[in-house]
Amino acid sequence: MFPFATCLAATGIGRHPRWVITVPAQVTADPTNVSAHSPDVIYIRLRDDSPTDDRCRRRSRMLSEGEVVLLESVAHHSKRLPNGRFLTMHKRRRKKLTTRSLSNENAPALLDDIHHGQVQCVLKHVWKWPFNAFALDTATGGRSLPVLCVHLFHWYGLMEHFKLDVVQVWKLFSLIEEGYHSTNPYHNAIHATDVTQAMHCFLQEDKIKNFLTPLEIMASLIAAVAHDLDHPGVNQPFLIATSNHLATLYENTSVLENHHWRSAIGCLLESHVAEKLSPIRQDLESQISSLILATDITRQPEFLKKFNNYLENDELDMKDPELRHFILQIALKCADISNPCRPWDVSRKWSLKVCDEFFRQGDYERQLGLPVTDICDRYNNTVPKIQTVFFKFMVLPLFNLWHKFLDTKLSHSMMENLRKNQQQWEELRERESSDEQQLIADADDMMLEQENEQDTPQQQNRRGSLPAVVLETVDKMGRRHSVPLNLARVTGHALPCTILRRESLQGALPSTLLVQVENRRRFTLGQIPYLEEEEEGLSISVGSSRSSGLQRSSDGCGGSHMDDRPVSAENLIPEPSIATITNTADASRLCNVIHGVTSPVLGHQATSGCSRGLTRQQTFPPIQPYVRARYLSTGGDTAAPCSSSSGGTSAVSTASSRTGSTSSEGCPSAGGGGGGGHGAGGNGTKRDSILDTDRAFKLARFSSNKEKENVDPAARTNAEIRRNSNHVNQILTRRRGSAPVGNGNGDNTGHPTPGKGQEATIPRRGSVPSDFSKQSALFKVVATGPLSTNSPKQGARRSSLPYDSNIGLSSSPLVSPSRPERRGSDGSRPGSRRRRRKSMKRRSSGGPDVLLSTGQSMDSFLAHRRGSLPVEILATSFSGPH
Ligand SMILES: Nc1ncnc2c1ncn2[C@@H]1O[C@@H]2COP(=O)(O)O[C@H]2[C@H]1O
Ligand SMILES: [Zn+2]
Repeated sequence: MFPFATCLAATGIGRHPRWVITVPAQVTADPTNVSAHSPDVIYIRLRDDSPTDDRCRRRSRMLSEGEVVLLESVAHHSKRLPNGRFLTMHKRRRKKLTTRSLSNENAPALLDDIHHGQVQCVLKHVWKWPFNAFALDTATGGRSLPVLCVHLFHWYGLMEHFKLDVVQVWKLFSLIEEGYHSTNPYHNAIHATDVTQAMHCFLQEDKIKNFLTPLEIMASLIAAVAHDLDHPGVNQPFLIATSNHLATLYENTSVLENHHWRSAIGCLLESHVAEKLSPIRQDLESQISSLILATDITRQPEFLKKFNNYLENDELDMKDPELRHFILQIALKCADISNPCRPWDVSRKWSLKVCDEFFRQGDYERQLGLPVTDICDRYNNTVPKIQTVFFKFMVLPLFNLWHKFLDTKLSHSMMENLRKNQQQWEELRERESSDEQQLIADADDMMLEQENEQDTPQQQNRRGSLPAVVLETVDKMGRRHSVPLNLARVTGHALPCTILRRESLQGALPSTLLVQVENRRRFTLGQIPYLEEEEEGLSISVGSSRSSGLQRSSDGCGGSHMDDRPVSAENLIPEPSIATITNTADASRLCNVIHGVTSPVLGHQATSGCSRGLTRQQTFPPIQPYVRARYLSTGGDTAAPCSSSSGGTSAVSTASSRTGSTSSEGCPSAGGGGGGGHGAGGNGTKRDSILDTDRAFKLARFSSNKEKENVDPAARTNAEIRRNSNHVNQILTRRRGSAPVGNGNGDNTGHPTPGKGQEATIPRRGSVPSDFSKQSALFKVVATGPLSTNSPKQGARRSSLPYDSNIGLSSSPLVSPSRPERRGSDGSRPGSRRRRRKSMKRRSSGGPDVLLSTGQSMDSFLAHRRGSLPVEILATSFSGPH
């Protein structure tokens, strides 16, 4: 038997490889029979003809036939194995993983191909809270997920208890790892590792551990590691807004979570671990699904309320399996948002990553002409703002209760970290806003000075003669002053605003001004610790001058660049994923299949026969050919749900052919979907090479969709006129449609729940499908909040209106008056004209800053809140402090 703890370190494979086992001198035991937990690690080095000593030769003769098959298999399939030099996560992930490359069924799989000392060292501390998933990921060469999970399965004795095959278990976690998108900044396998480790910590708590059954432990670990499986990097509202087939499939309810748990079951089946667990399989799947479904963050208020009731009535009897399960649900929810409770350096990194992902989504939305979700708008939001809101309204309420329940050293330490981290973000936020205010003030001074000097009649005339379209554009944009000042150098999106400023001033001034402001800003931001560190390709910051990969590729004016890029969801997502599928024909077919064999809610489907096919429905054929092969393999099953598919090449070809058909099916009536078959490759460059005809087709289709759904009916004619002449205007016009559906129903209660009959009368805005508002009452409540304070006219003009056009500036409690009154450069008090200008410039973005700057009540927040925050944030905000 090949020892589990074997470390394979190939240092290069020559033409005539020879197997050599090197054993530390002090090891006297039979090297082929070393325990997995033995500190004496055996290193097997695959070498070329370099000289070896006799002892090694003698050892090499001890290899059994099976071991030789294994090693030959590795030699055959691997050009170069990890050799101790750590690759970055992305590079490492793209490499063929040793375990997966073993195709010879007879060969014992290589179970532990990364067993370096560093890994051991990190795993040794895996029960401790100050865990750094990034460190484990580095140490394992990007394989933290299976390494951690296999370790935990051993540690909990699950392998022995359920008589599991270690090869299959390794395969299970490799499949899960592969199901995560390494291109997601946040929702990737490292997040899964992090959450699993947090869950492990919670399972160690006396109040929990003493009551758990092995089944519950296993369900908890699998649920934790698979809870975001195949996450597309965008949230549910995005999937709904883009009419993604998954949203249809799951009826806009816990869309992602449903997909995650079903994908997890798919991995259990594909790895054959499920077969080993047949007696308990139904129970296991049921627990996994219910645990993962609990991570739907929009359900947080429901869980908090229940948890609070249990705690207050002291009802949490852990001997009761139902209550135990509830605690496991809460534990997983806590684990999922536990990053704010990690030590600052780790926590901060997670914060940056999650915001990066939000901002990327905002970029997609912008490119698609969808309403930009507030929290995802890199021009209107900042990391500290997002963090302070998230900490306060999402993390604290949950962890307060969790701490109340546990009340242990662990919970104290988490709360302490949370408090400190929150303080850090608040300080950063304060610093950022005072810097920003100072900058704006200085910029205003400079502009006014220039204007005073040069405000001649000609100047006035120049301003007056600005082309109407520019003025209109700026007017529609409405939020120009909340755009970071350095935006002009980022993309073209803010250019209209900049153009106006330039137009209204003398030619030389704006560039001077912008340069000065930019320099100043850069300097100021340089002082902020979270911007100092080099993040791997991170492009988020307060008014970041860098943009996401997407934006990098669309340099220059975003509007005009739209000409060069196909405009459709599938072309905006960096990696093909479930979010790229918008083919409703396939969706309804899938829906039939799914609902034919599973219950719609928890989906505790019959776990026999069809479940394999059923699960495979959840991973769809990619629209584009550069999808990861693993997920291509599931495509063929769409048409044949009960057949078991084979992975590998044949699966790829099946999926590729399906891709083609999907593309052709994705005719205008399908409302999306196209894009397949445009060469191989996985990034924007490849995408840019799309055929012109296809691009034209897509643009046309997009335009027609937009006309149907995405444009304020009142603005449609104008949009049509401008579409061909000015894409910037086109984008802005679309942005106007960012109101949540139902915004204009005039319901002043703040709790509009339009019935089915009413729906037709509600002016449709935005691209949000009509069923969007149906599925989330919370969203509706918050989204329509502004109606309670705004006039009907404003109601029709959703909350992306600048704040100061909704309510009087002077009386606004939300406009921060903190900046001291400034004097002009001549020492005079600023005149009323100037004051007005400044106020207008310093509009609230309507984002979380509104919430945080005033300490206002939740009701007042909801009243003023615009509706574009993602549901998850709003849900908790709405639920208020518990
Ligand atoms: N530090 C954070 N800041 C803001 N949002 C977060 C943070 N951590 C987690 N989240 C959000 O909370 C969600 C919890 O479920 P998910 O992991 O699916 O997606 C997560 C993010 O959307
Ligand atoms: Zn998660």
